[in-house]
Amino acid sequence: MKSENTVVGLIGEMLNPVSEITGPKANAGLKLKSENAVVGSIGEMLNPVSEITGPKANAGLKLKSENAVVGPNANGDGDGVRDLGNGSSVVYFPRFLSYEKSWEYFHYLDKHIPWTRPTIYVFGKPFVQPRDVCYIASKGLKELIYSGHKPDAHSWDDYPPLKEILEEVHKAFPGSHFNSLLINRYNSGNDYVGWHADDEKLYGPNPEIASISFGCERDFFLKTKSQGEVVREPPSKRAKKNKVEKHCFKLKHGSLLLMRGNTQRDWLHSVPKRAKAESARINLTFRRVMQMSSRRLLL
Ligand SMILES: O=C(O)CCC(=O)C(=O)O
Ligand SMILES: [Fe+2]
Repeated sequence: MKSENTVVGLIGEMLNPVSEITGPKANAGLKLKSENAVVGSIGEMLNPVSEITGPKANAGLKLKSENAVVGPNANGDGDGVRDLGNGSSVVYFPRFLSYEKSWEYFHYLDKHIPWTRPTIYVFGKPFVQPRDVCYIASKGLKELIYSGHKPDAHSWDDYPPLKEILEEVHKAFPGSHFNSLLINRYNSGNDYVGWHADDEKLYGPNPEIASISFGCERDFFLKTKSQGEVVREPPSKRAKKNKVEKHCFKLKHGSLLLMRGNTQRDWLHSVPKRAKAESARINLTFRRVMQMSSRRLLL
């Protein structure tokens, strides 16, 4: 996770990514200070969370999937869009997949995914990622490299349930074309992902990230990037940069959360440690790697 001028820790901790993807400025200005946390090495800060804004979604947004348990009648529990302002928004469906099916997926993934807990390098220092991970990607995509680590890209074909879930996500968001997936397993409340934005260049300028959760409910926080972190626009255009805004979602078993618009440009997200989270959680983040031609983005 980094942007052209900012290094905020890819996928929670990955700074220092690799030239092709990240460009030469990746290591500039490494310690970023926000009002509540020092974002920087590793993005592993367990920042105090305050002034979390409550749910105010409920835009009655309908999903198009036949199999997914979604839509305005599925529950009254915050379905819909949360507008973050300035072109950023989050769509949340607490019950995207049924309870039973979600446990089936959980157990399948827990058992069959070739989990790794790689050592990455932050400021040249080795650091073990604080959760298990796995990367799935369509063939022929640009490689994902972060913090001196290049995850093996596994094939969708080896994990039919993942293709099934991908299909549900595509049905839910017509026109979406996710082609890669980062899977996280948080074995306990000690596992976490620090503040970061999924803003690598290979995802294009306004990446949409679809996140599905199974198992233990965990808090998912969003906060605005503070001064110095959002640098692509003149001060007059930045969203209230001096006031850190926060949002929280309790990501339920079977839920879907989509980040879209300017969310990766203007906001950071995290899943902090939680002493009370005793069981495991598996999270899927679907992404689209843009295929670049010499002159234009291939869609
Ligand atoms: O576990 C989650 O809900 C978020 C994971 C995440 O942000 C990531 O993989 O980039
Ligand atoms: Fe992320």
